[in-house]
Amino acid sequence: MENGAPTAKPVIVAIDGPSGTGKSSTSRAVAAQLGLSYLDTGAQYRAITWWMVTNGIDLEDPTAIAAVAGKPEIISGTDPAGPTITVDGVDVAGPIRTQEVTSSVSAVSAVPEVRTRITELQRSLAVAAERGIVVEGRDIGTTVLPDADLKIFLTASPEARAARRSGELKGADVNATREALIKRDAADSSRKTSPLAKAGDAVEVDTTELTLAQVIECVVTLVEEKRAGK
Ligand SMILES: Nc1ncnc2c1ncn2[C@@H]1O[C@H](COP(=O)(O)OP(=O)(O)O)[C@@H](O)[C@H]1O
Ligand SMILES: Nc1ccn([C@@H]2O[C@H](COP(=O)(O)OP(=O)(O)O)[C@@H](O)[C@H]2O)c(=O)n1
Repeated sequence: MENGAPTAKPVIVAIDGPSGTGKSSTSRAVAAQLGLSYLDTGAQYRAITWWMVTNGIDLEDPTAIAAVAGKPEIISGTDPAGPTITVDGVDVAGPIRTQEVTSSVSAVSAVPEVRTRITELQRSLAVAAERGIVVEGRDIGTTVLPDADLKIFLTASPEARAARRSGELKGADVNATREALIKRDAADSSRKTSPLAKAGDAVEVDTTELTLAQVIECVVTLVEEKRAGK
């Protein structure tokens, strides 16, 4: 060890939960505050879905999806100050947020060959993060990084989640947003391979009545307690 200074062990934080619970905003802010890397795994599933849609793959045919799951090269930049995502060198940060991708992503992400591929990418990024990483998604604590130092499962009422989402999609109808969100949660929770689920050792945080700042503070405190060995 140089100068005898202790080197902090990289810390791995897994944040899971359904749509609109605050995973992305919380994870990014916590990573920035603690000097860690940040990975939005939903963006990776959206990116592979975008590629399937763009290349005219039949999304109702899991065999067709599986056959090409290894084709697109997906690269995630993990700096919380400016996370990036490219597919075959194309910046897809905008296109992966379209309604078309959002409504197709659950079908693509349910295909085991897609999950194996994306899970490998996620694990290699976690290992490469020198100071540690905050990884957010649906199956991080249960499947991708089961040995994470800290696992958080965020929840919130469907009403709060729909209000947050329709606030983002300016002018979107809250009821339609709520129905679409419940449908996607159900698909993500009921798939056979690595469904959306709370790990047995995850800390559950209900964010319905909390501000984003309160959630961030809560998670930062939990990470610091872990690091201090409490
Ligand atoms: N506790 C909170 N209170 C109010 N708004 C929130 C809260 N957490 C997140 N938001 C807002 O809700 C929206 C969805 O948050 P996001 O982090 O994208 O959720 P997720 O990644 O779980 O889908 C964003 O506009 C975000 O600013
Ligand atoms: N670890 C993950 C992350 C996302 N996903 C899939 O990717 C979709 C989009 O994830 P997201 O995090 O961008 O979703 P939102 O936060 O926009 O609701 C989810 O609905 C899941 O189908 C997954 O299967 N596993």
